[in-house]
Amino acid sequence: MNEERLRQFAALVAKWSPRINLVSKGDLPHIWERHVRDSLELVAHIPAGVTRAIDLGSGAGFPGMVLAVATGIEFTLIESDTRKAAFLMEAARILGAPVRVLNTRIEAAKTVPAPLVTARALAPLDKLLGLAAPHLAENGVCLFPKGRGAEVELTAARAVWHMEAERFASSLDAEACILKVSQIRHVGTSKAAAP
Ligand SMILES: C[S@@+](CC[C@H](N)C(=O)[O-])C[C@H]1O[C@@H](n2cnc3c(N)ncnc32)[C@H](O)[C@@H]1O
Repeated sequence: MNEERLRQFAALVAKWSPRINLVSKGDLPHIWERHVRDSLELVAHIPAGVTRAIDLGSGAGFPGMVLAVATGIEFTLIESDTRKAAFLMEAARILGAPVRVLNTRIEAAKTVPAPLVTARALAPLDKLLGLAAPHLAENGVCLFPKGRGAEVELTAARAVWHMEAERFASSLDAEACILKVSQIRHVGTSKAAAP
């Protein structure tokens, strides 16, 4: 992990945030604890050998930019907000991060499906799987940090999607967890597909 570059990234988020609302005002003094460390929790769950990934709805770069800097995995960050996408491009340039930014909606993004897809605070799981499925390679894995509603989201998603799902406790927050989801198939179809 490259802590110096991650600290540099947190400082960039703090600098740009008052102008373009990257994180809430209350989170400004806690970017490292609430956003960088939270993103780093995913590192332990990334399958060995992954070299390419896609982060959906990246916002200020959590978790995608943090994971790219920490692991060297090449990340495509998809973010529809033009000002946030501009921030992500500039941060990647300054940090020399292995990141490309697509300033578009996830539903319209043209990607080569990746073996790893991440997303934090984007949508409930049933909707999230529909957004992720077109960008996930065969036998790929999704990592989604979730809050206390994870079990309810899983139950709702299982009505629409067949999947393999594991749930890992967060070491930072007793109510949070990480969902590791793979083999996503829309109920009623035999292959991976958006509903
Ligand atoms: C609540 S923020 C979360 C940002 C970041 N992942 C985080 O955890 O801090 C959701 C982000 O997803 C972006 N977003 C929402 N729907 C999107 C879509 N359909 N395509 C691309 N970006 C989207 C929004 O612009 C916003 O920046």
